[in-house]
Amino acid sequence: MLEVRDLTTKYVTRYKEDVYAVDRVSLKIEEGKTLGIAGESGCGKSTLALSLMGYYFPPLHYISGEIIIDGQNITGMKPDEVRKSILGKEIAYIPQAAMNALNPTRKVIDFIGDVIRAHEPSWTRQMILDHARALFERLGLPPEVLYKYPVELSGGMKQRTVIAVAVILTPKVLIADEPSSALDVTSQKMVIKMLRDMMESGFIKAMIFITHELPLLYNVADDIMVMYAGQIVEKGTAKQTVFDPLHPYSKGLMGSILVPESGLRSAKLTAIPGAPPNLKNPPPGCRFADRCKYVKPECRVMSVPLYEVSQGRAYRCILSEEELRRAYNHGEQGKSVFER
Ligand SMILES: Nc1ncnc2c1ncn2[C@@H]1O[C@H](COP(=O)(O)OP(=O)(O)OP(=O)(O)O)[C@@H](O)[C@H]1O
Repeated sequence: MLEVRDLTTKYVTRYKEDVYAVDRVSLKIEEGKTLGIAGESGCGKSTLALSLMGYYFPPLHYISGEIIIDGQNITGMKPDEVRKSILGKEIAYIPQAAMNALNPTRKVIDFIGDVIRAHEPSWTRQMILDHARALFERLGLPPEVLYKYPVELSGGMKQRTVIAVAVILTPKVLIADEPSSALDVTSQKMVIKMLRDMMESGFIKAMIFITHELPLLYNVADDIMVMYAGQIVEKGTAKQTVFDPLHPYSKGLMGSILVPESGLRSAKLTAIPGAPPNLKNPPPGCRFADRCKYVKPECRVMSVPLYEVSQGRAYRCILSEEELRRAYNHGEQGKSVFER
């Protein structure tokens, strides 16, 4: 449904500095699957989302790579063409904190009208209304919401409404960027249920779910990709990435959260010391080297490729699977992996 090959993009700041936020990222999502993207703040998750929609506006610039949505190669399409024929129809994006960005002086139906008219200028108000009502019904939202102002909606309902507006043109792929992070637990569950229902009913064909909340990702995603400093450092099934991480950063990330799953309950909570590198001038070798307990001199000089262990399972480290597993077992018996 979605394939991205070696995508590299950068920001150019107003001081003409390059920020390499997405570096040679490849991914593939089959129909019916949800890909989770995890990683700490600033690792490039949102930039990847923007980049893979092919919608480039300064300061974001395309450098290289290919984007194929449902067999259609959109690489090199002009932004206007992408906006008209791809965004909302083939792929839709729910940006972070979108629910707080709604214009408070307009009703929900007006937002929907804007989206539809951008693609179907000939639609009448009645046609828009009928379409919106039918969609709200299908998504389990009360149609009265269409006539409400954002301020009249609870946080959870506002976010579900934002999702409904994003999918009003029934896109094939949906990218949800931290869709439930700012919500209370009950609203969070309802938002997740709505996204899941859309996937299960085939309304959406594939989803990318971005969050730094790993336990949530484990429950939502089929596969998980871990990003660090603009690069993929690990990918695999949700189970592999959470329960058997290979890359030292993924291992640290999994160790720094509380997961109420058996087997992880007794694990020691750890933190990853240090900070990610500056993406204006990333180091030539492994980007995680400065924070890695297992760093070797060669890690700092040689660029480390993503090593494919098996179909769909890969990690970016010069240590072998056996070496890493041995190191982790040793670490867990004594000190936690990232304790210095
Ligand atoms: N408009 C911009 N101009 C220059 N650099 C930017 C711009 N937006 C983001 N960046 C930089 O690009 C890198 C990736 O940022 P991005 O927002 O994609 O990370 P993220 O993983 O989504 O973080 P968060 O979870 O906090 O949203 C960061 O180093 C960030 O500082």
